[in-house]
Amino acid sequence: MNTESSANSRYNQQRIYAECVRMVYRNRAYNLMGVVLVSFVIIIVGWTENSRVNPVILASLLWIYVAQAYLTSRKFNTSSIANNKTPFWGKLLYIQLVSLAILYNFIFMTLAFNGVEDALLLLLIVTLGFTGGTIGSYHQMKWAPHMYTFGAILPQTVYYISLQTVYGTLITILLLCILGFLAMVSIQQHKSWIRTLTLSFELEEANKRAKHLARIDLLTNLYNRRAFYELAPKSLATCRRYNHQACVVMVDIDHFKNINDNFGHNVGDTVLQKIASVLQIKLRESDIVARIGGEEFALFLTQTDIDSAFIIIERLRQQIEQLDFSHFGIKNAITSCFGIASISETAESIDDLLIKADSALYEAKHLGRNRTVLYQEAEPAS
Ligand SMILES: Nc1nc2c(ncn2[C@@H]2O[C@H](COP(=O)(O)OP(=O)(O)OP(=O)(O)O)[C@@H](O)[C@H]2O)c(=O)[nH]1
Repeated sequence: MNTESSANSRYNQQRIYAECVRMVYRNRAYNLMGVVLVSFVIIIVGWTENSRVNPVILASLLWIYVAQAYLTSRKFNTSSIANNKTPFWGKLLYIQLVSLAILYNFIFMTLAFNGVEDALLLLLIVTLGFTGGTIGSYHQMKWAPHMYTFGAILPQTVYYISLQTVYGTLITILLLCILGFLAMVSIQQHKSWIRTLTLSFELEEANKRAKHLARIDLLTNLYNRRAFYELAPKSLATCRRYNHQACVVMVDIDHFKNINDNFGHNVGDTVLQKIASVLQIKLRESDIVARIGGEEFALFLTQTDIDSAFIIIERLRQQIEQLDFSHFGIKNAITSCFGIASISETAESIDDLLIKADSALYEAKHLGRNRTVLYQEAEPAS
């Protein structure tokens, strides 16, 4: 695996983990409603069976749990998941789940030892119900359901084994079997969730790559014609809205056919790449640089008036002329022509501007090549 792909998979793993934690926090609302429900069961059972401990005090322990869980969920939802604190939130959730399970054990065992006969049966029901619930809503995080189960089962197992009765042993075995089965279900659900998530991330990235490739000229890495026609109208509209100047430039390499014919297509390709990189590097990021035909390039220069455009383009033309291709056997300088058209008051389209820039380019060719020509509107006939 090369460095880039291992960095990508690390990035994806972090993204997957962050998404899992996010889903679990989002699902927690249902779990908290269940906790509130159990707290009322505790009050009703405690009262009707004359518990020696005030059941409201026991129920209020669950309300405190719900309040802190609600507040941490709220805090989580308002803090940025991308701030590298995801592992902290994941661990916090594990701690909360173990605490909830132990709290249930504590509350129901307290009731059981204080006159509520059915409290242990209720504890079993709550343990199984909540284990199922955590698998349903928390399986996105591998250990979350197991954390809850572990916290719930440990005190009960210790209690039933300490009874040293057949009943106690049977209950323990049954509990362990059911929870073991639920743990296996949870592992399967977690695996299939991760598979789905991974596939959806891969699909998203493949889509992004495909979109990128559809807009890029593979030889020069510049935008292609399609991308130019997609981006330039947007830039044009922005310039018009803010009353900015802008220019469209057509570029054509002089006698390029001769380079191909005399030195081969591969050399021709390298010349195109070198010229493309001069255009790309020397212009601003906000400008659009595209290869729109074989040896033709189109530029959209934002916030640039025609005089500045002329200076910038002349500099480019000279830099292209100075490129050294002697190691390919090309002795003479490779030159190029530029036609510049500036946006005007009229609502002309990118096509109109390209036609104007192209006619200036044609003029440059006509005047002997290796030059820059500005498009001039024809004088109206008097
Ligand atoms: N190496 C290479 N050549 C290309 C590519 N695309 C187009 N060409 C060549 O570019 C040449 C363009 O030639 P012409 O349109 O006659 O223009 P020119 O020779 O540059 O002459 P002027 O523009 O009049 O100065 C043709 O020979 C095409 O085969 C490409 O991707 N790679």
